Amino acid sequence: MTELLTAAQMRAIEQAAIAAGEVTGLELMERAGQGVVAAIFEQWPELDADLGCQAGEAAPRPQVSPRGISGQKMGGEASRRAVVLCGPGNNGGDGFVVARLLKERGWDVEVFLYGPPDRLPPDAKVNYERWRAIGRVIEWTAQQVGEEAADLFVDAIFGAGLKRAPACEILEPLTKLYTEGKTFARMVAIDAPTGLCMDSGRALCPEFGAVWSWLTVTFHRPRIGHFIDEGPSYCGAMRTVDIGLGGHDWGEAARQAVADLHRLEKGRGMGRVVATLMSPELVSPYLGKETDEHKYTYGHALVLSGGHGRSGAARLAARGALRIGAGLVTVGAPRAAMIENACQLTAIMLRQMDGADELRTLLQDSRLNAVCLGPGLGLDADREGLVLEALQANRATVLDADALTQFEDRAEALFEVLHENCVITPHGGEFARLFPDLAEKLNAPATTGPVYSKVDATREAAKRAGCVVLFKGPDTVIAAPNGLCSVNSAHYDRSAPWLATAGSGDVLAGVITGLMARGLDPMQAAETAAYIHVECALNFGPGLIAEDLPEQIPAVLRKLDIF
Ligand SMILES: NC(=O)C1=CN([C@@H]2O[C@H](COP(=O)(O)OP(=O)(O)OC[C@H]3O[C@@H](n4cnc5c(N)ncnc54)[C@H](OP(=O)(O)O)[C@@H]3O)[C@@H](O)[C@H]2O)[C@@H](O)CC1
Ligand SMILES: Nc1ncnc2c1ncn2[C@@H]1O[C@H](COP(=O)(O)OP(=O)(O)O)[C@@H](O)[C@H]1O
Ligand SMILES: [K+]
Repeated sequence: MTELLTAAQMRAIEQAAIAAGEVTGLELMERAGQGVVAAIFEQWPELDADLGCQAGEAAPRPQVSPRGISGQKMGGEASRRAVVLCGPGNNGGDGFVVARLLKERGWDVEVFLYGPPDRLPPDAKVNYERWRAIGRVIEWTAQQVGEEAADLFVDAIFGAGLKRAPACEILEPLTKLYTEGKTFARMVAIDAPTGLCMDSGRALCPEFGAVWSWLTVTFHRPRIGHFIDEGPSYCGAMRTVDIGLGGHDWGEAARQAVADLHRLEKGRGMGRVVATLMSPELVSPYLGKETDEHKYTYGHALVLSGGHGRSGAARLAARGALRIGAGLVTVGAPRAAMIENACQLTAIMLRQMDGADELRTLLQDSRLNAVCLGPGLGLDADREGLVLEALQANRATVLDADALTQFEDRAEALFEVLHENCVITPHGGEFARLFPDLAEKLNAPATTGPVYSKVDATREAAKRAGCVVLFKGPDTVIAAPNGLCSVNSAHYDRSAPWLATAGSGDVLAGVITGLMARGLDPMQAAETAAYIHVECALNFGPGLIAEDLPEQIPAVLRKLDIF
């Protein structure tokens, strides 16, 4: 399980480890630098050849072709050049360690420092001096930095200590290098790309954003900002390096520091965390079926269909519910949509259901234990009555799409009737309709950190709505009213852009409904469904359309070892 930390939590953990006398800041910095170098060579094995030089003896400088550094010969006898860009804090300190370690491997290393050396914090200062014993440090000028060329650029300017937008003189030359293709070869960010708020994944500089990196190496645990919003785009690839803080109980100090900041998350890792990253271990283990059970053991889901010509979304949801293992699934359709539904449903049952009164009658059957409303439902005046009726019936309920849009400008009326056995699944637009103030905060330009994040917004929304909120996107955030929160990332090695296709959200709503029909609690159903949804897309790959998603569920369940 991976906890996603805030920058403040990470600092608290480091400080507690240092205060406990288990490790010094200097040792952590050395391990961080070593970890970055190891990660560089893992990412780009072609760079990993000892050039046989002694420290202080530079390898020959590479010839930069007009095509840029990427045109140069690599490996074998070629020399390598790194440009290490250091900032005024401990992130810069990590940079000096990396510079020294690369030089010891025979690299030609140029180091720039932003800020005066005498203001460096103590550990960074020690590593500055260690570097100075073997190499020079060039004072930062935008012009000189913007003219560099290298096999490898190292961004050690700002990390966890970034509080405000970096000055143009920092980001402008890096943007220039990027647009000229010089950092296309390799740009590695230490801890975070400079300019990125690690709590929110938002870039603080309105003009230049943050540093576009190909690899970001962070320490101990990833931060929330590495996985949400713009974070993954700026980070490139992510590696998390163990610097010896894990596996230890850093005692009361760390626990207290972290506890002061955030809530207790029962049974999930150490102390209080803000969010967990969805991973196979967090998928519900209760998805298999037992030999001696029958279909009613696995619940009966009801999916409400829209009217004539608008029933496809409900069928997608129903198919998702059935494939994830609900014992029975019924589509409830208005008279006008009966024929089109009847022509296209087989294992899924169909009931005519016109209006709220008929829904009430239908729900007198207590075996119908989960309801899904919204996909293709429409926005006609009587639809609101259906939503309210379903909520009053107190079933496990998933509201998506039109069932949410219906309450635009009157969200309070919805929040009054939502209960703790509900999940709402807004995309960005629907979220803004229900929580306009939170969306405004989330989308407001930000130049000082820590910035209000999608995690903050989703947690606040869940509290306000009184139910689980699954806020969709490539960085789906799921939060419960009690503060539990997870991020289901479709980034990095789980990148699944094919999910941006009409109807994929309908399938997701159906899978959540199916899982709730099977008895999962709303949070676990939402988390499990979001994870499986992305796995289905990854399994299918390019060309995916929504109909393909439910058909991938069996293969995904097998991969998850669920029988
Ligand atoms: N602690 C540990 O044990 C370990 C820490 N590690 C490493 O330390 C990093 C955190 O170090 P850090 O806290 O010193 O913060 P860092 O990101 O270097 O920046 C702070 C400096 O930048 C300045 N500054 C900020 N924003 C600015 C702006 N916009 N424009 C201009 N200046 C700005 C700020 O100045 P101030 O705001 O105080 O004026 C301050 O001088 C972390 O990311 C990891 O890499 C690892 O070695 C593992 C062990
Ligand atoms: N670029 C993307 N990468 C990964 N997942 C995505 C991406 N874009 C959208 N999704 C996912 O696809 C689904 C789209 O849902 P939604 O916007 O409701 O579409 P629809 O209403 O057409 O079903 C959501 O689960 C969302 O998280
Ligand atoms: K950095």
